[in-house]
Amino acid sequence: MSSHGDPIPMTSRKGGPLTGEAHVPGDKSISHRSLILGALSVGETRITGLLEGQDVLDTGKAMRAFGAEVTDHGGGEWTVHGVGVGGFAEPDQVIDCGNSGTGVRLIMGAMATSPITATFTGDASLNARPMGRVTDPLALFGAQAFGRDGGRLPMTIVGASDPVPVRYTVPVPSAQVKSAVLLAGLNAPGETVVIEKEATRDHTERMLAGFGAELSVEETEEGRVITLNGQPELVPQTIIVPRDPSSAAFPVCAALLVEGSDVLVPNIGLNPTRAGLFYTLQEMGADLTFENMREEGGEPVADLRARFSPEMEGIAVPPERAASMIDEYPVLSVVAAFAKGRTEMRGVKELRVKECDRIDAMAKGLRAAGIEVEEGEDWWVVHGRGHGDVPGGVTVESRLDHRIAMSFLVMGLATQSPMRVDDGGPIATSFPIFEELMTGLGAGLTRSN
Ligand SMILES: O=C(O)C1=C[C@@H](OP(=O)(O)O)[C@@H](O)[C@H](O)C1
Ligand SMILES: C=C(OP(=O)(O)O)C(=O)O
Repeated sequence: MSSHGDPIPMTSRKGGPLTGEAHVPGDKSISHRSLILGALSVGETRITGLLEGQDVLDTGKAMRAFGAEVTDHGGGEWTVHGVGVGGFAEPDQVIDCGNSGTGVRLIMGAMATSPITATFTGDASLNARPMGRVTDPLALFGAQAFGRDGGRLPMTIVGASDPVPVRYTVPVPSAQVKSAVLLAGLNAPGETVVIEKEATRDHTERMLAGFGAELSVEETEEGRVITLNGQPELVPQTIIVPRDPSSAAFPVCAALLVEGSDVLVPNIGLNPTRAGLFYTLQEMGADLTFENMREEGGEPVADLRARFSPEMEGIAVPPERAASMIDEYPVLSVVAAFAKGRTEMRGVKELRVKECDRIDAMAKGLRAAGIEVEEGEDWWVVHGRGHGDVPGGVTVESRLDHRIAMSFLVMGLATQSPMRVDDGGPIATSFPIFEELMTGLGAGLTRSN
């Protein structure tokens, strides 16, 4: 069931080629951070191209509850009048972050070093996800957490009234944990140091520097060492949010799988901490090219061109690439089903604690659709059957997980029989125009009550 309304069953089926341009929405990670850092600045931040998915809208609502003025001017233009570092007010309502792990974890970090108390909740998916990974480091600053069932939402955070800076090595590869600690460090005096053994998406570091924080990043034998000087005055920014590579993954993969397709996905950020899927697809033999490579706002950007690729082969995805494509494994496993041979995905334990257990959800659906899948705690292998030979013809559960829903809908565009998902509602959390965009390319996607 979708927590945002009645379930929306959806069906996808084989049809003609996908052609044209796919203008995907703004980056989800950068959209959350734009609102939060805007709220922590003094003055007006202007944002163009904000993702208006439910996850980000919930973060905007939360920033209002903490005292910032967040205004939607229409067409992806937003402004945030911030209250400054340490300026958050105590909310007089429960903060509902909906389906968003990024939203709740970053906001907990941002409020944990102010002398205020806030209670957080979410939908059934978010309330089942682990929060101890964030509250453990926040306790070192002096914040207290009172959660359900050993660290789940609903949870109350009592912010530290006299925060101390911390030095923290992130125990799991997680940009959300790293970001929560850095955001908490903003209102602690002195230097907060965060060490990550594996590099994860670096938007928080880049954006904090852009907003005027004093921050350094050093590559050492211990890993990436990020040092932040506390209590800066953040300076409001004008932000143009780049388009989301994680959303681009869906039209790109669909074009590779559907006979005769040729799709251009313009203006996609290829930050190396995000672009792992595209290199993996190229290694599998996909006809995927980066056109018009350029730099925008200090980040590499390209137009992605994806064409039907019937001869792809399975590969062993390098585990050290996992963080740079963590949200893309579900749709990669779909591509792998249509490639020849084994696609091995290792070092991906984090997939088990996303909106659902993504290895379990994909493995069950793929098996039902005629694909052999092996799995262990932190790995899985998909045995591809090659183009034209994937049966499909089943209904799968999307488990309140947008990426599971979109992945199986992409799959159904190339299976012998249609694929149906029980609820496409969660897609609106990250890619509200998915249905319109895909049908605009020619995809056979319908709501199927
Ligand atoms: O920091 C972020 O914006 C995100 C980090 C990742 O989560 P983890 O930090 O849990 O790996 C990713 O899965 C999520 O979609 C967005
Ligand atoms: C894991 C995801 O998001 P979040 O953790 O923010 O819920 C995702 O978008 O795939």
